[in-house]
Amino acid sequence: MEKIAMLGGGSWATALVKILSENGARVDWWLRAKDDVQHLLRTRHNPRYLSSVQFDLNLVYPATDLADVVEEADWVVLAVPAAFVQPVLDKLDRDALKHKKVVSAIKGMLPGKNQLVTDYVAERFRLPRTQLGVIAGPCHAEEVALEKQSYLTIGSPDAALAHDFCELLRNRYVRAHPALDLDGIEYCAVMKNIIALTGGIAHGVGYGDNFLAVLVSNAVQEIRRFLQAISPLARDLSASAYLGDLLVTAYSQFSRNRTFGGMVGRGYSVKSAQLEMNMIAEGYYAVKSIHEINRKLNVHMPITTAAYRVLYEKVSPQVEMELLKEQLR
Ligand SMILES: NC(=O)C1=CN([C@@H]2O[C@H](COP(=O)(O)OP(=O)(O)OC[C@H]3O[C@@H](n4cnc5c(N)ncnc54)[C@H](O)[C@@H]3O)[C@@H](O)[C@H]2O)C=CC1
Ligand SMILES: O=C(CO)COP(=O)(O)O
Repeated sequence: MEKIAMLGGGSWATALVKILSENGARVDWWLRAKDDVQHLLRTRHNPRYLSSVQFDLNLVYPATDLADVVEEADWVVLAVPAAFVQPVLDKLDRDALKHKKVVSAIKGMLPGKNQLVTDYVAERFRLPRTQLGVIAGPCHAEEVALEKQSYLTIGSPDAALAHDFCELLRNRYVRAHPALDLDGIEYCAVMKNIIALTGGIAHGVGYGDNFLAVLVSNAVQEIRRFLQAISPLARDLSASAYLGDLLVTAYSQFSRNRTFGGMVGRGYSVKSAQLEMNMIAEGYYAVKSIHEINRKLNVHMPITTAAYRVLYEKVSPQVEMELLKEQLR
């Protein structure tokens, strides 16, 4: 039996525990809050996220001791928001992940460091990239809870790792495919949040579907330019790990980033929009990271720049969308 350590108590971790455990894997599940672990052990439900999902406690072992959770695992899946990766993983010994395969389900970068999660893990735990992977693709946790047909892509430079993790995920409603482009997939997962957030701002200000379609088309070009500058490779951005994820995040009712942007567009301050949502919109932090990385690369990125100016320079969303509309084709 495969042994998986899941790190994170949010919606995506909860959805992944459902998929993996229902396929017969043992999942040691690290959650921060003792109360949530107690609740899970008592009722078999996560009290905070996807609380309709019931877990089989013969396969799912919720706990708060991180080192214990990781110790016996073959696979470690990271599913805390990017801002908490460093504080959480720094609690582990540098050799704790030595012989393990580490898969990041996170669609964000380490704020402050402006580093991809897999780059940070490789550096901190001295792991070769062939021990690393990412879970990508258009897939909202809420639809996993409802068992709606979904597609995931596992990116890793090690084809066998990607293939094996796909096997752990595949079920009646989840299809999973391997891919080799770890960096491109991870960067794209970060950037699509920025685009969805900006789409939300535009919608909040009063722009409609016509504008959003143009914004998303221009976003594909913006993402392509950035990826070519930071990680040049012939890649097909129309694949679902890239374009599919951009589309679902820009259009879905479940998108945290789109919802957050919508609130900002309607006049909420960043703080009040964050407080109103019980969930994390990674795009807010990603805007700053990508904008700062791009100071060196100098790629033409009008959408990211517009989002940066609204979120970090307090330019009015109306004014910024007026400027952005002149730059889209
Ligand atoms: N929700 C989804 O459908 C999907 C989410 N993701 C990604 O998964 C990652 C996790 O996001 P979600 O599960 O959506 O989170 P969420 O927004 O549902 O929940 C917030 C999470 O943050 C955790 N948290 C809050 N303060 C913390 C702290 N100080 N230390 C550690 N954890 C803390 C909470 O325990 C909870 O797990 C993100 O990078 C997100 O982009 C990726 C694909 C789908
Ligand atoms: O990445 C996601 C779906 O594929 C989740 O996006 P949101 O964080 O905007 O909800």
